Formats: sequence, structure tokens, C-alpha cells
Amino acid sequence: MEEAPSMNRPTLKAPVFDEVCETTGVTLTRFMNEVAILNPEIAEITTLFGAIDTACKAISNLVKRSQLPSSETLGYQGNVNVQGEDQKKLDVITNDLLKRALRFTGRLGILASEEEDEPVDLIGNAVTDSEEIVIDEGEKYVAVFDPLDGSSNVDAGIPTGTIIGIYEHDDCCEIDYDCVDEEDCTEQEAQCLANTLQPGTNLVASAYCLYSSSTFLVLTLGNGVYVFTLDETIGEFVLSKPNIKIPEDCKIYSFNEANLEKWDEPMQKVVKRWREGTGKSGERFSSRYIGSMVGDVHRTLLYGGVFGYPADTKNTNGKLRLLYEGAPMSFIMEQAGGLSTTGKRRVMECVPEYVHQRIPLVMGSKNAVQEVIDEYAESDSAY
Ligand SMILES: O=P(O)(O)OC[C@H]1O[C@](O)(COP(=O)(O)O)[C@@H](O)[C@@H]1O
Repeated sequence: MEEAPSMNRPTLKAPVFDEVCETTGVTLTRFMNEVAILNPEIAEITTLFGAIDTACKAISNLVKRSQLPSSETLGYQGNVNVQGEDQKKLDVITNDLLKRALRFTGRLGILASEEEDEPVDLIGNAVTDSEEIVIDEGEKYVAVFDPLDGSSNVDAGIPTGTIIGIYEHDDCCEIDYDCVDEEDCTEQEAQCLANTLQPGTNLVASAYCLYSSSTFLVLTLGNGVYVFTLDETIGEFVLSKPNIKIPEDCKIYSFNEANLEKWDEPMQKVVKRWREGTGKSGERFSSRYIGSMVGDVHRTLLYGGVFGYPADTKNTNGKLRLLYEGAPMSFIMEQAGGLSTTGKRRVMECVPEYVHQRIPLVMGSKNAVQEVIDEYAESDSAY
């Protein structure tokens, strides 16, 4: 897999709110307005976050109401998505909801989603059936998203989430002519693909929304990680934790341990040492695993720990998707001071070869993830 050089992007100026007196009244809208004032060059992104704000509130409501007897959103849609997964009704509904919210900002050139077979080119197809979408001349972006991560858990009321990554759209990005020749795709389609298959180092923003005891929207614009909590009384996301940092040390790991024996050796060795308390920290780790990436990553960010879905003899590339799960969550983890690796590579530097590509993933507290990286470096593991 190709590795991408790091992008030298100017660091954004982040609005500063001190912990105690200022945060109580800082809504996401106000936060984004302050970001736009401090960084006029990315003012357009704040419009996208307006759409994300609305869509996540609507999804939060849908998820909460989905358990009610009157709800028609439980169960399966009857279709199978491009990855062979049975689509839940909520997968389809939340996908449509987010697609529409983002499209009508007029700022989006392309979107790619777990529930869409191919990237959707909004520039090439500006007119869709009855709804004409006007794409502004201004800055355009590419959005990649997993509309309802962990949806297999939704019927049991287990936390689920939405994951979003935002890239700049480059009208004159280099296209892969092989794709044009061999796969008979048009130049426009090749350009659409090239704009979609960008490495995490190109991300300009990423966010996840966790639908759980509360609804949390966690985001980075490349200068720290900010946690907003939905205040249902005013219907606004309110800044609850500015500029969070993940603890460098930890004693919690979060993996589907049922796969442990199928993992490759370095991963097995490290987790067995953590279980016995014979790892670098000498701490005996405890295990926590929800089986919903957004829930497991949110806990890991706040309490410290290591979350991952390593490669194994069944899922030789792991289970999680690089473009709309791995990279956006790695951007947030790194911005909070953590690390994210495949074991051998920094996830953010991996260039996706196709939209639904899977990648082995281990992310979390710096010193523990470094232990995994060191173990892979020592081993000449095939993975
Ligand atoms: O059930 P497993 O194999 O442990 O996999 C759980 C992982 O799969 C996922 O549910 C995959 O996500 P999707 O629901 O978006 O396909 C992750 O949220 C979670 O971390």
C-alpha cells in the first residue's frame, strides 16, 4: 500500500475558551463562527458543519425513537450493500439524511459512504431528478462517511455513531489514466475517484457523533479535539470538553478477543503481556469492548486505552474501512495526542486504493500503541 507524505498545512487558529467560565454557553454554531473569523480561509467548512450539526441531531432522534413500537425504522431494509452486509433500515435512512444535508450546502463536490457502492460525483451530476443542486463557485469539499457505525447493535439499544471525514476537492487533481483505459471509466469518473481516494494526511476536518446516554459530537479541524454534548432542552450541541488530550499511559484494551488466536504473533504477544501485567508499563490491563467503533474510541479518548481491529487469518486486512472509519478516527486520535497504526504503518499515511478498502487498525494511548509498533518492528511478521 502506497504511503503519502505529510501535508504541510498552516495550523489553524482555534478559538480559546477557558474550561470553567466560558464553555457553558458555547454552541457548535458559535464555535464554528469563531473559527471562521479566526481562519477566513476555511470559512466554507463551517457551512458543512452546519449540515453535520442538523443531520446528527436528526439521526440522534431517529436512533432514540427506533425502539418505540410505532417506529418503522427497526430491522433490515432487504438490500445488501457493496460489502455484502445486510443493510439495516436505519443504515439507508441515515445515509440519505446525511447525503441530503451535505449536498444542500452547495459546498460538496463528491461524497463517499459505507452505504454507497461508488463515490457520488455532485459536480458531474449537478442535476438529480427533480432537485437541482447548485454547486457554488467557492471552495468545494469531499465528504466520506459511515452514516451509522455499529448499526448491527442498534436494535439492542447499544451505542452507535456517525463518522465523517472532510477533504478539499481538487478540480485539477491528477487522474489515474489506467483507470480510464482499463476500466473504461470516464475521465470525470477517474477524477471523482482520485478526489475521493485521498490519504488521511489530506483531511481538513473529521468528526464523529456518538448516540448513547447522551449525544456527543467530537471534532477536529487540525488544531485539537473538541467535544460537544447535545443539550436537548435547547436543541444545540454545547462545547463540554475543549481541546481534549488522551492519557499517554493506560490500562484498558478494547479488541474482539474472540479473534485473538487468529491474530498475527506480534499482536497476540502484546495483548497477552497486557493481560498478565508484563508489558512495558507493568500494569495489568482490563478489557472493555462494546463492538461499536465510535463507542469504543470515545471511551478510549476520554479514559485512555487501546482500541483496534487487527488483521487475522479470517479478516486478513482487518474489518474496519480505511477511508470513512480508519482515517477520520485516526485524525481525531492523533490530534488528541494518541497514535494510530496498522502495526507497520501510520494509518493517516495509507493511500486508499479503493473506496471500501479495509485496514488493520490499532489506536489509542501513545505509550501502549508504541509498544505494538515496536513489537511489529522487532518481528518480521508477514502482515
Ligand atoms: O463484531 P466485530 O467483528 O467485533 O466487529 C465490530 C466492529 O464492526 C463495526 O460494527 C463495523 O461497523 P459497521 O456497523 O459500520 O459496519 C464497528 O463499529 C465495530 O468496531
